[in-house]
Amino acid sequence: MIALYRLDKELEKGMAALLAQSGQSVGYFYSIKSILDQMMNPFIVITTERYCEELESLSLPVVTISIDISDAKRVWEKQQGAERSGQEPVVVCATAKERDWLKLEHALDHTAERDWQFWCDDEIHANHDHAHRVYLIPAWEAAFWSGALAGGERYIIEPSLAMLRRAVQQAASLVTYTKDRLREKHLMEAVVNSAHDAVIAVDRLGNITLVNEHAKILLGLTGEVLGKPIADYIPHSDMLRVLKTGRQELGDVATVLDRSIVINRIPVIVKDQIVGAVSNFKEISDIQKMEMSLRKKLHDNGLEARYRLDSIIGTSAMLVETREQAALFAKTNATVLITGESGTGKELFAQGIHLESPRALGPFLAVNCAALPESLLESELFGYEDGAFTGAKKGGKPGLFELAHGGTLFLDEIGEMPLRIQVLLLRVLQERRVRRVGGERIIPVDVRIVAATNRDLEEEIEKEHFRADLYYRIHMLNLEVPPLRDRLSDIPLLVASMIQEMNEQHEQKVEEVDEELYSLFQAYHWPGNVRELRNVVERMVLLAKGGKLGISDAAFLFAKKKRGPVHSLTAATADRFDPEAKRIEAVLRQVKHNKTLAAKMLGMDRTTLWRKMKQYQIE
Ligand SMILES: Nc1ncnc2c1ncn2[C@@H]1O[C@H](COP(=O)(O)OP(=O)(O)OP(=O)(O)O)[C@@H](O)[C@H]1O
Repeated sequence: MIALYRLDKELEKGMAALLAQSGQSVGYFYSIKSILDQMMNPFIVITTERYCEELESLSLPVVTISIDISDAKRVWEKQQGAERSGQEPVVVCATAKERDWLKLEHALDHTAERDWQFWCDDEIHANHDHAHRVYLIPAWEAAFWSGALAGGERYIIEPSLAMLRRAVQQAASLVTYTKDRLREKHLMEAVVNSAHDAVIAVDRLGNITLVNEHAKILLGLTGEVLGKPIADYIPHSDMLRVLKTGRQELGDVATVLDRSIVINRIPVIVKDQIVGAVSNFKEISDIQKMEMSLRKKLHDNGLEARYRLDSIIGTSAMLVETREQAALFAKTNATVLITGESGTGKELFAQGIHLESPRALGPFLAVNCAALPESLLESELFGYEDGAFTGAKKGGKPGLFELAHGGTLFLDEIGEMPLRIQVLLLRVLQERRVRRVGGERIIPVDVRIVAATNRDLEEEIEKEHFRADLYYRIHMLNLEVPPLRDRLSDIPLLVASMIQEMNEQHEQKVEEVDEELYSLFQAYHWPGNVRELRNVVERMVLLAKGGKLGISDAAFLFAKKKRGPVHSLTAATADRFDPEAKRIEAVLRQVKHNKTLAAKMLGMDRTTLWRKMKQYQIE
């Protein structure tokens, strides 16, 4: 809107007509209050020189209507012929500024008569002799001076059409300019508000020029803060120092409203002048969360911990005890060494410990130390810098220690780790920092190590395959996962859950299990532990007929056994489920394998016992 402010009626009418013609919307205002009540954006004011000053406090764009010297000359020359009085005129000006400006225009005009006077309020009031003087008065000032200049000869300077047009044009281009600025401002606000960082900016005097919602929340700012001194809200604000020094301050840490935040302060310098400063800041907890998710994403082979301790199946006393111990270990930050035969579920326990620990929200990464050649394992664990070796990825690559920062790194099959890497690992565990391969930087890491092995590490130390110092470092908490043959009572639950999983995976419908199958399974010694059981169940589900698993479906298990080494008392063949076989086994166990005694108790001679043991594959 273009606001006409305190114009005299004639001038107001003329301006309104011209503005309407140029398609501008017009409003009429006679007090600052009415402007404040109705101000909108854009808002351009047209007024005369006298009222300019009172609008200054509103910081609005103002177009001023003022006479120019040629308007005055035109009036004077028109009067001169008829009424020449021998006196030079006094041009009445609204303000000292207008007076000085007109004086200058007059001085620059070589054709002008020299003795013209230019008076504003001061001169007019200081001079009491108004009679016999000739006054040239702008039309819109005439009413104002009607009393004070009584006695003098007065000629009115009418505004020229060119001057009015100029004012309209100026106001119209200010409307366009303001609209463009507004658009930019809205865009800027949208950008700044969409930033994840809190942003606040000040001008060179330390007044707030921009602030986003994030910053308002973090700093606890309410109400309109734009234009207000930052020191009103943040006493001793460091932004004021940046305005003085012109030096940026990055990564400063401070506590604001009980929150730890990281702050960057940057001076805004235009043509070597400090014109303001911008500060962006963030809660440290946000940075940590982002860092964690970034580290997770960066690791393309990332492994999410899925198994909670309570989802590890089993109700046997041994498993329950192992689970409880794992839960206890999880609460500490110490390195845990999980031992146990292959396939017992060591990795599940590692995941469970992570998820039960205070690091549960952090990453869980795993590496199998036996699966990678030495140099690859080294760069996988510690990362490498750009150009560390031929084929190294540009920009380098963070290692698992960096990626697992704030979380857990599972080192599976640690017993297979080459001795040289063991030295490096020990150093990381002691110093809690890593140096990438080919790099100089020392990177602090906060990683909990859970290691696993199915080897007897003490034996490995004796054979000098494993470092004793590393062993003592990782052995602080030892979780022994029992083999399946020591917790045979877990088999029915495990089988039920595996059948369900395999049914879904292979779109099968196995719903029943022959009780005898459980007895068969419980008689087997499971050298491959739960992994082997899983494979057996999977194969049976795939080949199942009629939705039921029976003892005959497990025939392949015995066939397989015949090829492999046979485990002592529990060697499995279909025959072994013959009641006689069971009886022989039980007696042999009872007499601690004294075959003469066993034969006696069974009522057969030693040769028959020997033959039957062979038949039933009993050792
Ligand atoms: N208690 C359990 N409940 C459910 N599934 C289990 C359980 N224990 C082991 N498994 C399953 O058995 C398989 C082997 O487990 P895992 O890989 O954790 O064993 P491991 O001891 O780490 O073996 P390795 O020493 O060979 O690395 C996995 O498929 C796992 O899901």
